[in-house]
Amino acid sequence: MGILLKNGRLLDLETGELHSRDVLVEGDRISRIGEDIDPASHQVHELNGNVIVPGFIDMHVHLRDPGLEYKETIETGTRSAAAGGFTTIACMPNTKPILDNPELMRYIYDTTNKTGSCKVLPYAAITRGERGEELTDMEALKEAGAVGFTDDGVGVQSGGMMRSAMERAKALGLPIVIHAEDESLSGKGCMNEGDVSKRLGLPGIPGVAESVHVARDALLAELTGVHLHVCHISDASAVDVVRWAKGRGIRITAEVTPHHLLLTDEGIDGTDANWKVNPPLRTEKDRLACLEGLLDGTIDMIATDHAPHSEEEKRRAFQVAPFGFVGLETAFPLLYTELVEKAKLLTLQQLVKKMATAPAEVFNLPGGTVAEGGLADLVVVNLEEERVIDPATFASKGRNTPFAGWRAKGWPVLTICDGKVTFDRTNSK
Ligand SMILES: NC(=O)N[C@@H](CC(=O)O)C(=O)O
Ligand SMILES: [Zn+2]
Repeated sequence: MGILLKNGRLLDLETGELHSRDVLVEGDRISRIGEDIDPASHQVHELNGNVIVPGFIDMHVHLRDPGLEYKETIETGTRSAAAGGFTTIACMPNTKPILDNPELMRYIYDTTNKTGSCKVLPYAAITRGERGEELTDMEALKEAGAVGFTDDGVGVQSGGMMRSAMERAKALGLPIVIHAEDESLSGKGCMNEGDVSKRLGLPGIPGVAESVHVARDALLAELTGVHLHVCHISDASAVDVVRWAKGRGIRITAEVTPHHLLLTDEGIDGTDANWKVNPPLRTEKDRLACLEGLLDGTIDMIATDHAPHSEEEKRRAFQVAPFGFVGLETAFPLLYTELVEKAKLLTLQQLVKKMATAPAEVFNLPGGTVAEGGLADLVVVNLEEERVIDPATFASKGRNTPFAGWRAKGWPVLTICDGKVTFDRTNSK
């Protein structure tokens, strides 16, 4: 018995056209795509013309597990991912303890096997405890399943340390993934440095705190030949540096978050820490530079930087509350509504490529397409269904989003990962 998706519209990633199709899933594969597949004894999901696209892949998620389970667990975080249409996510090592040894890589894989609703690929830390002082055992971490190295949450302050890390990652064939932040420039800043921070009297984080690290690491990537991936790019000059580096033939890729594509620091009033994130929301000029970079291929993919915190933590004063937004459950509807439907800056095809195909290609992962014989990682979205974003309904433990109350269309109705239903709002029989 297979899973039969009846009367869907399959997005053709080559042409952008939608074709009326049935899709049959058997085992972990798509065994058939056809115009009228016999229901036979299959479990049938009536899709009513909803759109079938490849499962989304998010290369930047904070699962908070182990050690910070009051914010999120592998179980709740992957359920949130499945509800958002994601079938693969990469988790960040800034947990407690930091994911800096092979046992913790195995903990992530084992716990995902037991309680997960999507695939989880762990990143390992570059330095022990993310303290920036000594490198982790990168060989052993690769052996235990690390997909790349990052000290996300903090920047690696020493260029010499970064160079050594890159040399070893290059020898192992794994990427270095950077949280670009020069702490001598970001200091105690809690929002973007600019007109708004001055008006509010809050300490700012200048855009150059990000771009000087992107420039340093791009040049070190040229020297070492490693694949450098830039996390959550937010600043116009950082986008320019990545464009310049790509033009020079440096192996560099970049991601941008939904919030940096949709929001600016103008939304911050200094009272609500649900607007506090790192890197900070920047200016309209930066937002437009991120959009332009996404469109011209400078920025390869979209990643949510899903960063759950407790309500108590986010009720603290703006200056002392932790940085971060949840994002898994709202990423697709927000981007579809704002950039595809309203602004018409992206097509559905382009958005899906940035959320599924590109991460698969850049990180050499299975998935990213829907094809006969291919892996059954897919999501069905209802492009007409409109809902108001209500954090109380999230599968994530985190409620911290600045998008509460926004209207959005394009909600996932069915997610299938490795041939298994991981999220379902259809009436299956
Ligand atoms: N993005 C954030 O604002 N916060 C992240 C850390 C990070 O991704 O830098 C977190 O772990 O909370
Ligand atoms: Zn980060």
